[in-house]
Amino acid sequence: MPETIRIATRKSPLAIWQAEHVAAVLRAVHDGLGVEIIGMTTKGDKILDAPLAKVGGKGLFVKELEQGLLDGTADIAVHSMKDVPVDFPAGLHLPVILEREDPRDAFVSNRFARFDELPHGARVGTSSLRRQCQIVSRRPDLVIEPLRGNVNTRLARLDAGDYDAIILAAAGLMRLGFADRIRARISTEDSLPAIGQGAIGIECRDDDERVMALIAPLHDADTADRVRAERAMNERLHGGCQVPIAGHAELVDDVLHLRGLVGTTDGTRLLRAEARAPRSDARALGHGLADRLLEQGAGEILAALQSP
Ligand SMILES: NCc1[nH]cc(CCC(=O)O)c1CC(=O)O
Repeated sequence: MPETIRIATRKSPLAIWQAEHVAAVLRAVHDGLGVEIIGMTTKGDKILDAPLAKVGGKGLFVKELEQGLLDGTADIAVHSMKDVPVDFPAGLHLPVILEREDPRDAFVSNRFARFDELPHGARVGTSSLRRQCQIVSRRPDLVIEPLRGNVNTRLARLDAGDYDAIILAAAGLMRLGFADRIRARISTEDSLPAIGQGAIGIECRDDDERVMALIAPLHDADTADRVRAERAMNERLHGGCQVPIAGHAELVDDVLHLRGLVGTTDGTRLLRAEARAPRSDARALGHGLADRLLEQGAGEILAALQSP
């Protein structure tokens, strides 16, 4: 009987693209492998009228996929690493991370070519507290307005005239064939990316040797070490994905360089830290960086967000 693997994914166009990408690479490395894609709806996909920061809870975009793995409906789940909580349910793990796409945020507008061109009071669409705090710290005059929904929905709202500009991950736009909508890639100095941004991960049951062997060739060790350092920082900060935390690691000659940021949503306080360590110390690097942010008061900023 020919071997098969079943992939659980969300049904947004970006998630489907990512699942199909993994399917294509799996078929390319394993001759004759049967691959089936199973679309699932998550809580995060259903609640579209409220900012995610208010909906609360971690893993809004992954829980249903994980349930599918645990009950045997699917063999692997393909995720944007940005949306994956630090902790996994018992019985599951995430052994494979694919090579990272451009991790930067992108400036998208039909009227302006760059942030600096936005006039006083311009409306910028984003529901990311991380993007919001970095934007308003530089440009307190800009008006941040909520913008949720999948990438296609967000572009449609920009085109309808609801915003002067919107900010999206460059990776999602490129994957969906919207690279031409990117007016400028925002430097990581101006907008430190989200932890895991631009990387795709594959989760599976932690005792499933057959599946682990099938997906192992897709792993990119450089990306994985970078994302490990970033996620360790989040682990120590107890941050979910809906908090004003940014973290980004780069790798040069086997040395990881990690930068982290925690901010208030009004941009009046931005705490920053950076540190380097050999790639073998990725987790310790992330924990140490989080400790430096906590010493500066990150705990108080994050606690203030939690209270209603
Ligand atoms: N929060 C949704 C989400 N999750 C991953 C991406 C982009 C792709 C990636 O980072 O790999 C996006 C859209 C966006 O932020 O523009």
